[in-house]
Amino acid sequence: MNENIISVKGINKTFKVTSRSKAGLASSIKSVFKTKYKYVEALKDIDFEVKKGEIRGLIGSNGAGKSTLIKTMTGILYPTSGEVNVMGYTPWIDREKYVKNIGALFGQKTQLWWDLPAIDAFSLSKKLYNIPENIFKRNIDFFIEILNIREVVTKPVRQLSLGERMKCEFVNALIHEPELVFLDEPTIGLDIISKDAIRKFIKDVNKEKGTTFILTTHDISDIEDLCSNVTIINKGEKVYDDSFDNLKNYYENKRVIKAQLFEVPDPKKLDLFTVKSLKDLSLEVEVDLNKKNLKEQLYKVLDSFSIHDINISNINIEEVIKQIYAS
Ligand SMILES: Nc1ncnc2c1ncn2[C@@H]1O[C@H](COP(=O)(O)OP(=O)(O)OP(=O)(O)O)[C@@H](O)[C@H]1O
Repeated sequence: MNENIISVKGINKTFKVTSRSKAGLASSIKSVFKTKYKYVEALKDIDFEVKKGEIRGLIGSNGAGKSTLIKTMTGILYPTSGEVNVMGYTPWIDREKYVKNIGALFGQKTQLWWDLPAIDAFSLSKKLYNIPENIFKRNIDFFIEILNIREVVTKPVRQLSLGERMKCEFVNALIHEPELVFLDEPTIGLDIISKDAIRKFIKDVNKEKGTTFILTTHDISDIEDLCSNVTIINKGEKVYDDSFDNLKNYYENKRVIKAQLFEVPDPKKLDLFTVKSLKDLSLEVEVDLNKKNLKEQLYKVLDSFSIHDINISNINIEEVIKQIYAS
């Protein structure tokens, strides 16, 4: 019970890339004769475990290494060192057998045929994956029903809205009933109604079929809605790997006192507080409710500085994640 479906141990991935010190034609010509290289460490000693039936969030800023990690787990790339075991397979070695057991959806790319209706692409997948007729029909009916796309699947893909196309992309990625599905930014560019529909769909499939999902996104509300556990990567390193609730606890007990000052504050007075920022006479003081009393801190701020405006706010989750990225 609750066994790991993914077990990644100590993987590193280093890319060798050409490096040019200067821009311009002369530098381009020079680089043809004398190529210089540099190394980009995209993943540094990453351990990553996912249990069967989880919906795991994988987040990080641009260039953090998320896609590189997904690519090693789907077998598109192999790591420089370390081990990857997904459902008993080493993805880049057992690729042919392995890919039949996974699904992948990349929000920025389409897997469908632009001029054909999506239903034709599903039929092609049926042949590709040798899906028996009865299972194919059952799955198509199930997906069409819960995504409400009976008419949508018969129109050429180029005529579909982004939200309608994404729903079809999901069907295509799941039609062969993979145990594990990688979703790379599945809600990118969608309006809130389509986002909700897609999130509900992921939850339904996870519940009904026990499918495991790995989800990368820049939209934290996707994570909040879907994932009990979240892994954060920053500059190739894993910096957080725990429950979303623990991440929430961190910010739920913090408040920020924002004060607009009349004059530059005395540095000695600033030392009395946990100052988050001070810019253009705008001061932000963080209060940890587990350690300090908010009312006392508020009076102390009012006493210490000359203030013409003040308010108290919560720290939002984006802010916490930004702090983790920056640390
Ligand atoms: N094929 C490649 N060759 C060289 N460098 C690469 C290659 N793929 C990724 N990188 C580098 O590895 C680092 C991690 O990139 P990756 O695409 O994994 O980040 P990411 O977290 O998915 O970012 P984003 O959110 O912007 O998609 C970056 O510095 C990137 O430039």
